[in-house]
Amino acid sequence: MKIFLVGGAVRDALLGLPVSDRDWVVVGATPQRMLDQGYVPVGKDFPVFLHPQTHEEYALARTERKTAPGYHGFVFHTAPDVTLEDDLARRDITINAIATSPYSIRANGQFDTKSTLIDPFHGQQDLAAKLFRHVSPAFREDPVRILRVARFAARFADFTVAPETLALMQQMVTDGEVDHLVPERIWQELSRGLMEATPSRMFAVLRDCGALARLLPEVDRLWGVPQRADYHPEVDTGVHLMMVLDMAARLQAPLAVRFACLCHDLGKGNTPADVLPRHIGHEERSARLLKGVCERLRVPTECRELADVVAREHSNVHRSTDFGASALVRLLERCDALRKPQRFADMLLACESDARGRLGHLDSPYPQRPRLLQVLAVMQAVDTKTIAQQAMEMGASGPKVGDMVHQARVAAVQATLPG
Ligand SMILES: Nc1ccn([C@@H]2O[C@H](COP(=O)(O)OP(=O)(O)OP(=O)(O)O)[C@@H](O)[C@H]2O)c(=O)n1
Ligand SMILES: [Mg+2]
Repeated sequence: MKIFLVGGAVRDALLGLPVSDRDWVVVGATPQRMLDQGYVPVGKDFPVFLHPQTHEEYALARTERKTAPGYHGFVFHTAPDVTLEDDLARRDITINAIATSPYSIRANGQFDTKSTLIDPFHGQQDLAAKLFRHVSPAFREDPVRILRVARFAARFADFTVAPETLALMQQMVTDGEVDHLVPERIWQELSRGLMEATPSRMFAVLRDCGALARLLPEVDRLWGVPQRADYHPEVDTGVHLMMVLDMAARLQAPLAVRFACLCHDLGKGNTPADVLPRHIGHEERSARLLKGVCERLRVPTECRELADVVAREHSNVHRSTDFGASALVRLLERCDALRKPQRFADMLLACESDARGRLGHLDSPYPQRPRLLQVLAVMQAVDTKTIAQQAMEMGASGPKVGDMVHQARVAAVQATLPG
């Protein structure tokens, strides 16, 4: 039985990047031998085990045969006679199909020697040429790989998809392969890609192969939709969206913010033609389309709720520079900022990404963010308890009490505004 390091750890070490998780492949073993040595099986039918001490993943060398479209239709063939080369041949892309002996990587991630690399599909050449190239026709067996290639493009932004791999991905999309993916797998890859340094690259690849139109038609539709050049020098809504996502990444925004950015302008995709390039009421339409996306992909609640408030209120946040005290307080009340201050802060980060994700504005200031945080602090400092108590002593009813609290907040904010 022989053990090799494979996949991301080898790739990242060759790129001089820190190695985080390590995947291992085991050749010449049986499930029983793994169990005998104390390895813990991951699933019932999956030939993957966890090391008893390190808990790293050890997969038996395997070949896969597809039985049905989509992610579920797998059977594994794993046997002691499956070679390392057999196993590497069924992996996704060449830069992920390089193996090495476990002793060739030092603790600091550097290679001792390159002579121990096993690279039958020339992954090192593709690393040097910065190419994502599929290893073999077996790429087809798992349509999630289309999303993986797109996600790797978001991480390694200077890499491109090899023409023959793009053609294969296009063919898979045409054959309906991405239509059978389960929502959890789509969301897992999309959310990871959103968290990479250049999320726009993921969408560029998905668009190029036609997968975006199948997975997120609401987003795909935004290319070719014009916006007012005075607000949006880049004009095209799809181009704007990509700039917003990369700005969110530059601002190191968390996932919920990046997802909110992705969905904030969906409503511009169905603006009536006679209204263009203006987008009156797109905020409401974005919120409605967002609901459909979230149900389809089973987007987690935190992401969904932030995206909803950002879709509805981003234009108001941009305009808030012209707001008086009353309009400011109403904006923050609509955003539920007092009860959800962190979500409100996240919302402002999404709005800043939106404002600066425009041609010529990448380094523009966004004073709305600090100002509205300041307004929130002023509102938080209002002693609502005492006001409510006094109101009730005066015999005021529920709605009237709420009104007096609101008025006290407006007065407090008013006092901080320049004369
Ligand atoms: N659909 C998939 C998933 C994984 N793999 C193979 O399994 C390895 C490990 O998978 P994973 O940990 O998901 O990806 P990494 O390449 O290690 O990337 P990351 O840095 O994101 O962990 C990959 O390198 C690839 O060889 C594959 O061929 N097809
Ligand atoms: Mg990995």
